[in-house]
Amino acid sequence: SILIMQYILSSIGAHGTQERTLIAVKPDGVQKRLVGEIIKRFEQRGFKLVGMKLLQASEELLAKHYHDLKTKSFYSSLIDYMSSGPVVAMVWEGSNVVKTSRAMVGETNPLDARPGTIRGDFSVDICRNVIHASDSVDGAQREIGLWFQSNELVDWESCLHSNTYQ
Ligand SMILES: Nc1ncnc2c1ncn2[C@@H]1O[C@H](COP(=O)(O)OP(=O)(O)OP(=O)(O)O)[C@@H](O)[C@H]1O
Ligand SMILES: Nc1nc2c(ncn2[C@@H]2O[C@H](COP(=O)(O)OP(=O)(O)O)[C@@H](O)[C@H]2O)c(=O)[nH]1
Ligand SMILES: [Mg+2]
Repeated sequence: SILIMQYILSSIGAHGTQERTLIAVKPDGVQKRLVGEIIKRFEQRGFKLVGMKLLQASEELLAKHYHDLKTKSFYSSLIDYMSSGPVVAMVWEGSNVVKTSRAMVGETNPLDARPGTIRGDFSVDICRNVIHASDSVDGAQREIGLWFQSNELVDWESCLHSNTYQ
């Protein structure tokens, strides 16, 4: 019955039921030319890209984004790091995309991140850990609202109109 439900929802094009997450390639990831590799991993996993831009993040945006870390000792170095160069911000959509992308990204400290994860394959330093991924569905909604205007997000459907690519 879950399958029937999914079929009905997909056939009426119920985009609102699909989870979305904010992924950002951090300045070190852009420097290391990892943007294509990261996009490739999310595409191959079957997620759908619905928003993307390259930008130099303002301190104001980063302060909102990392609001929860304001009292941490590393906060100012984190803001310096995140504003040290351009970031590629993306919104990816799909079933369980928030949790799955955290698994694809790996542990915060790259030394704890398993090989096969993005951090585990491309970083060794927690201060240069390549990528950001929202850590909850609510957090993702908040972060997407900070980084994107709603008219920058594109709803599109594969022409086969099925779960072929999911
Ligand atoms: N102990 C630390 N020393 C230095 N930098 C850290 C440390 N902990 C976290 N950071 C930096 O701050 C970021 C935010 O920490 P957080 O705990 O939110 O990790 P995360 O959720 O894995 O990362 P992100 O929010 O960027 O996806 C980390 O990605 C990392 O760049
Ligand atoms: N220097 C430093 N940076 C940290 C530390 N913890 C987190 N960060 C950075 O802050 C980012 C955001 O932290 P958090 O949201 O907790 O982890 P994430 O979601 O895995 O990125 C991390 O990705 C790191 O870049 C820390 O202990 N020291
Ligand atoms: Mg985090």
